[in-house]
Amino acid sequence: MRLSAEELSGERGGEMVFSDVSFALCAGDALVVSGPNGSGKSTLLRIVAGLLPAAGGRLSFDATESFPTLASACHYLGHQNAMKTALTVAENLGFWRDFLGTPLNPVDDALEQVGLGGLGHLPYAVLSTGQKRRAAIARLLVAHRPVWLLDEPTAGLDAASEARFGELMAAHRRDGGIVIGATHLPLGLEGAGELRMGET
Ligand SMILES: Nc1ncnc2c1ncn2[C@@H]1O[C@H](COP(=O)(O)OP(=O)(O)OP(=O)(O)O)[C@@H](O)[C@H]1O
Repeated sequence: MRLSAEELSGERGGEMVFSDVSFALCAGDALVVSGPNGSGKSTLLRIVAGLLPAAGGRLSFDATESFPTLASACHYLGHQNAMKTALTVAENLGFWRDFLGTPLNPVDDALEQVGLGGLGHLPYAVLSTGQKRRAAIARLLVAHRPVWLLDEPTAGLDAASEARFGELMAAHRRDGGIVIGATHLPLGLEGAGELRMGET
């Protein structure tokens, strides 16, 4: 698997946010995207995920039968957790497992892996901030997508959950996955490439 960007540029509201961003990632690689507030980290992730058009440049991805487009190969974990407050934690994850269409771990197993074992019956709304983030991370585990796009994934996590998530990212890379993480905090991604936004 190979994912690359060549001279990519992104704009928001008609204003150029970044330009000339290039990187190349293979199976098992990780890229840490850093830079000041407003430098375009989220914009870059959203372009890679296919949620925004690029203003210029090219994204290339080795398509497969299971993942014919780059967008179909991506898990996108944004600032928002993308969970319905009225549903239980397990119902939310069950929805995502069906919707994403490439089932991986059963919901209960995914919850165990993020330290939420036994909490699947609770309404998502009653979880603490960190537990909500962990439930959102469990979404990465219920369906297989080779490219994980993570926007401030560890925001709100305690130290133990951060370490557990580090293990999950490492396991995903060992299985041939790619991780791109935008962050102001260290993510513990061993051997990751670095992309600093907002520097001319
Ligand atoms: N919908 C929008 N319309 C107009 N401008 C926008 C829109 N969304 C984002 N922007 C602007 O685009 C720029 C880049 O925003 P982006 O969220 O990508 O930055 P970031 O590096 O992820 O920031 P942070 O570290 O604060 O999360 C900012 O100046 C922001 O105000």
